[in-house]
Amino acid sequence: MVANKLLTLVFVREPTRILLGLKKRGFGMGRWNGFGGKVETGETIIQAALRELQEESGLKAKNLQEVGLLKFEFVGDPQLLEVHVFTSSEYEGKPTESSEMKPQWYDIDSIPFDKMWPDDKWWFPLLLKGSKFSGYFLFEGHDDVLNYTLEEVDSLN
Ligand SMILES: Nc1[nH]c(=O)nc2c1ncn2[C@H]1C[C@H](O)[C@@H](COP(=O)(O)OP(=O)(O)OP(=O)(O)O)O1
Ligand SMILES: [Mg+2]
Ligand SMILES: [Mg+2]
Repeated sequence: MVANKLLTLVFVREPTRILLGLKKRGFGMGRWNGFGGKVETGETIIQAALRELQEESGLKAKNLQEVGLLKFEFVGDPQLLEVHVFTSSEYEGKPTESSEMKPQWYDIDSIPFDKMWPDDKWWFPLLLKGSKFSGYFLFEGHDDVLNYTLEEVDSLN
């Protein structure tokens, strides 16, 4: 048994646009995504979500809501990634480039799915319409999804 690796992912959104960041280093480098990272020892998942958003974008989320739970398995790796996805429609601060992320607003009609993780095109529509969702994706390498499950849920617990 290998414990899941806990990660956070936060999307700041307004009625017609959403803030993405181009990841400049590390896991997922070169892809547009929300802001987030590893949950550290002694920290709750929500604390990690707030901290990672602030570190990577300069923003303070004011009404963080957990909207999704995504599990990722990679062929040949026993460790599952467990990504807790949040949105926040209210925030303080101005998006600021960090060593990890270059932030940019995207109109919700022009999300750059071809430059994002391949799973995003399946669950993003649920996030955008305000649903909660739960999914599992089996990857081979970082580009190919061999199979997946995805469902809308009433509650994440
Ligand atoms: N398949 C996938 N689809 C997706 O949309 N986001 C994914 C994903 N797999 C991982 N992520 C996200 C979760 C998390 O926000 C990020 C990975 O964490 P990071 O490498 O950014 O961790 P940290 O920000 O803690 O980095 P360090 O400070 O360098 O350790 O990528
Ligand atoms: Mg990160
Ligand atoms: Mg981190």
